[in-house]
This record gives sequence, structure tokens and C-alpha cells, in this order.
Amino acid sequence: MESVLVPVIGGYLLGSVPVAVLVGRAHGFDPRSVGDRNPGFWNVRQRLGARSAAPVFAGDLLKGTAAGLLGLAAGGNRTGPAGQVRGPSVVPVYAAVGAAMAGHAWPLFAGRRGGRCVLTFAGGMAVICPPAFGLGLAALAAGGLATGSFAAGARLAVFSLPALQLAFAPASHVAGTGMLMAFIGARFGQAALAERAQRRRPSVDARKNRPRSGRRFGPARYGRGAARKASAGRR
Ligand SMILES: O=P(O)(O)OC[C@H](O)CO
Repeated sequence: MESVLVPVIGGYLLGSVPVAVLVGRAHGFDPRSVGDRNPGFWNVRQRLGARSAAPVFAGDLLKGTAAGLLGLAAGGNRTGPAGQVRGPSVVPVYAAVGAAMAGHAWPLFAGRRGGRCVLTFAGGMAVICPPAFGLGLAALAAGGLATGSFAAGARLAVFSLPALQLAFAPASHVAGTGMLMAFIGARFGQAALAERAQRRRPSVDARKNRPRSGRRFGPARYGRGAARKASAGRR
């Protein structure tokens, strides 16, 4: 039990460090209020450029790696010949990386308004299965160069991770990786719903403020103030 409790708490606290928000604040903005509103590398990069956003990339990645290492230590540092986690270390490592992702998504130190966890997951994979992580980085570079798009390379790398891991670890571990990726999928879904609600909000406000029939003209047409003025005029 303790072998999971400590990594889960530690992982959550590590994941809660809001790297993108801290970097954004240092440059005078909150990434949760601009662009795609995601406090992650891509959004900060869109605003500041790759060089200034690099600490977000490294920091979010390292949160997952540090959490994974915490889990590995708690689970007795059991690894296979290629460095892949195994035996009693598997559950604490996955639990720690999952907790770090939860921390990134709902950060204790940033009002529980966090990101989608892609990089924290990727950083955790460096501990879960180092060779798959290394090959994933190669896929990122190759995909990025071939398409001219970092985002396309990143997608290729992330989606190929389970297949790459299967060459070094049993299917049960890959299923654990699939669960972590399902969490990322859920976060993208949540973000899409929030974005849709955000887009619909102005039209809802407009409907609320629509004038009632019979009071269509004149400058004081909308809002509570207008209703008060209209009834004062009738008195
Ligand atoms: O999932 P996040 O919050 O780490 O952000 C995703 C990155 O922007 C992907 O480049």
C-alpha cells in the first residue's frame, strides 16, 4: 500500500506544478486565457515562440519522468534488460505517472485548471519503457521533418508509443499505457466541450437580453436598466 501511496501523492504534487502558467506569467499572460486556453507547451509556443516556450516542454516532460522515478524507487527499482519497468515496480510507476497526469490536469497550485497531460505522459514513458520513449523521440523528429509540422510529429510519436512498447513489454503493460492515453483523450474531449460552451455563451447572453415584444424602439432597449427606465416613464 505504501509503495503506491507515496508515489501517488508525490506524483500528484509534481504534476501540480503549473509550468506553462508560471512561464506565461513571467511574460505577462495566463495561457488559460489566450489561444486554445490550454496551459501547455503548444499554446505558450504559439505566443512566445519555441525558444521561450522550451522550459514548458522540458518542465512538463520532467514532471512525468520525476513521478515515474519516484514510483520506480518505491517499487524496488525493478527493471528489465532494456530498462523497462517490471515486477513489483510496475504498479507504483504507473500509479505515479497517472497521478502526475492528474496533477497536470487539476493542479493543486493553479486553481485545478490544468492541461491535457500529453507531455507529462510522455515523460512518464521515459521511465515505463525507455527504449519506446527513445524511439518515440525518433518518430517525433522524423515525423516533424517529413511533414514540416511539429504537431504532426508529436501526434505520430504519441500514438506509436503503445506499439513501440509492445516490442519490449508484455501486453498488460501496454494496456496500462492505453489507460493513461485514454485519460488524455478524455481531457481533449473535456476541452472541446468547454470550447463549444464558450462559443455558445455570447448567443445565450444575446437571447437573454433580447427586447420583449412591444418595446422594440428607443435607446434604452436592453437589460434591467432599460426595464426600470421604461416603467418609470409609464408612471
Ligand atoms: O497536454 P499538455 O497540457 O501538456 O499540452 C500539450 C502540448 O501543448 C502539446 O504540444
